[in-house]
Amino acid sequence: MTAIIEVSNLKKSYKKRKSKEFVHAVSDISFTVNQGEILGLLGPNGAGKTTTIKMICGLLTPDSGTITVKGINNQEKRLHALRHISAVLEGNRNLYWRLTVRENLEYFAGNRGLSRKEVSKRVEDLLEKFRLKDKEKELVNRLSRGMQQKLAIAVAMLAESDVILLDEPTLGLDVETGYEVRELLKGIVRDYNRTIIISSHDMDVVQDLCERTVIINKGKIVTDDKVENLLRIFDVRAYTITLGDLLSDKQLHLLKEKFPHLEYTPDTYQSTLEIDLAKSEEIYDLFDVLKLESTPVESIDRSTINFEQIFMKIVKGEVENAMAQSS
Ligand SMILES: Nc1ncnc2c1ncn2[C@@H]1O[C@H](COP(=O)(O)OP(=O)(O)OP(=O)(O)O)[C@@H](O)[C@H]1O
Repeated sequence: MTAIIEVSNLKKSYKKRKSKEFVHAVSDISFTVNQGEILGLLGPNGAGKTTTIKMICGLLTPDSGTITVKGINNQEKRLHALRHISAVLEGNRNLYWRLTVRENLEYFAGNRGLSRKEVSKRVEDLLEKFRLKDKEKELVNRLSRGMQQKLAIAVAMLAESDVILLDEPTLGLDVETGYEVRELLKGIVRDYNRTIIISSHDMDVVQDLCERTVIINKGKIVTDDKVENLLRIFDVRAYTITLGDLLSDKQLHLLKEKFPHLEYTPDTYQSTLEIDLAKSEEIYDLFDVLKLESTPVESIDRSTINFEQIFMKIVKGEVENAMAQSS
């Protein structure tokens, strides 16, 4: 695996308005992005994702730390490094709103110093691939959000840069267009060996697209792992236990002491306990507490967990040592 981007000990603070205080938006972040992967950069609102993305694409200067793109330091050789990156940022789609779809593509292709023949070929290919042919004469400001997004990604493709940064690529798109954009992105990586970094709040999109995720919270990395690994680790740990009776206050207290993140849904006939076990042997601790009042266990299931639930657990800090325990 070849690292195409290396982010080391990145820090960035903003001065608060009308105050001497600072917001530490990014506090000490290091990660790598490998050639040909789709990496999800995730985190709750205000975690520091946009700040990180803007530093990678050279729109913000870090307070300290380094970013290299293909081994080139993006502060020392800015233009050289940035030639390998295209970004489609939310609310700033880098398109000319008063030009048509075709004119935008021709303009950006022409900017690359290509011959007329090459420009025409590239534009035709992209119109076809991005299914924008029947909209080629439409002005950008008349296009739907989904069409604009597709065009912005097509324009990013024109630059032929190795890395494409996408901030919320499917936000506000209908299901069909969202699916289309996802398939296009997979195709870009598969057919052109490009590398994509995505920031998104849509965990279904992340689960579908990203091989690996870097999760940031409060300016720090809390997880850097493959989506597949996270799904496996958490699937093994998540259990749903159905009880034939209610728990007593004492039992609940004891269980909460041992499993602070336990979720209890009381019901006279079928109460449920949802619990993450760090080790499967911990189930015996649970049984000991149930035995105190002879609470009948009706079933034990390993719950299926989706990526959204995993993300929430990681961000809420429910999973300290999860990675250590899994390895
Ligand atoms: N220009 C700015 N001036 C002051 N503070 C800022 C500025 N930009 C961002 N911040 C603060 O820095 C922190 C990180 O913001 P950032 O936009 O990077 O987070 P984010 O993870 O992209 O959030 P979101 O998902 O809401 O877009 C937040 O506390 C935010 O309020």
